[in-house]
Amino acid sequence: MRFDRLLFPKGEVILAHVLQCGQAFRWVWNSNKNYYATSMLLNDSLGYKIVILRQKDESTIEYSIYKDDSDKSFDALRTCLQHYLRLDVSLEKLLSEWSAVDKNFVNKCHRGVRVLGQEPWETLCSFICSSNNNISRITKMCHSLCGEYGKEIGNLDGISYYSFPSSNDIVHKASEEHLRELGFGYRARYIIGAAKLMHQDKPVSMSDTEYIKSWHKKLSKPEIRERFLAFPGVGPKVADCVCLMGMQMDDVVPIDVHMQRIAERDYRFNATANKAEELKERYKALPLTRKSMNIKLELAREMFASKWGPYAGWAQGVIFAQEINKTVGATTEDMHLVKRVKKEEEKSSSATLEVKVEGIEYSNTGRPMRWASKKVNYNV
Ligand SMILES: Nc1nc2[nH]c(O)nc2c(=O)[nH]1
Repeated sequence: MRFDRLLFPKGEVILAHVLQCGQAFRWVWNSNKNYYATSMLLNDSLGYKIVILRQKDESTIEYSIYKDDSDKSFDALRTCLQHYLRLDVSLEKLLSEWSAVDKNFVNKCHRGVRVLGQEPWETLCSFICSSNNNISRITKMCHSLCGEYGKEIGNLDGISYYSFPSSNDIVHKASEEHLRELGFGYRARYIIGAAKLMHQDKPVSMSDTEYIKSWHKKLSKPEIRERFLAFPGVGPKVADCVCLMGMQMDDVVPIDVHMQRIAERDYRFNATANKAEELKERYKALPLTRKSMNIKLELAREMFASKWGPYAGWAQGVIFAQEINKTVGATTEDMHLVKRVKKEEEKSSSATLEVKVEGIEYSNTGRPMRWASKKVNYNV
């Protein structure tokens, strides 16, 4: 099997950190063979392939394609990975810039966590699933979407890999009832609604991702955010995650109750109510933004954005990854949706799910230290 190498400055990418920090939900870790695999769309002519990644050392990743050793596919994958891992951005440089203005970044180890450049349609669906949820269950939902409505790409080491379903696939193959049977709960309605809206808005000649990316040409950043807010199941936090990870809007800082807690605890941030009118005035032309806005969270968002600058979303990613390390399987709460969904959550029965978490543990320098295997209980 052919493996090519991606080289980068030491510590820029640590797969165990970046693929398991609640941004991407379809990577499968093979603990026996020490690799990550997923299906990835290389380009329109090559389609989806099973892609394998393994970390060789702190400055090298090896990549391969299942059952395809052609130069054409390897060239396409290299281009995809450079974009996916955003290798154009120097994390080291950003960390030193943030350290200069923010003592929370000083003398701390934040290696290898970067914002991924993901497909916007997949990011939108994944983060609709993420509301009020934990990483393990979001992962399960994303795999279910692919397994039920995507196309099978192949089977590697006993695991089948599928394409991520398009809005067309979901509209024609899925139903709210079936999604509920698969464990999506109230999110079933949102996924169906989002697929319908996308399918109806998008020109037939364009893929979901091409269509969403085309917004960059005609809309401002706040208008793009407003477009995402029109999808069912999307509040400000989810919209911001999609803008950041699916649209490369690097300055966008997703805020939820966890980030709000960090703002108060580590930044002594205290929102002042008298800014409410000013914010409402600013978003006059963006009715969904205005309606869904939580003033306290919006002010925290602004505080972080002005402190961290043009890559503020990346700084949030580092802080967020650290926070979920403290609480494995953190939930995402989108305040806008919480009240609406609480009632439905109450209706569904509660149970405890035991999940075995496996992976390499990394030392402070990013070196793989030992195998980790622990059982974690989630309340579901
Ligand atoms: N970098 C971030 N990743 C996330 N995952 C998730 O569910 N929420 C976030 C987030 O706010 N930032």
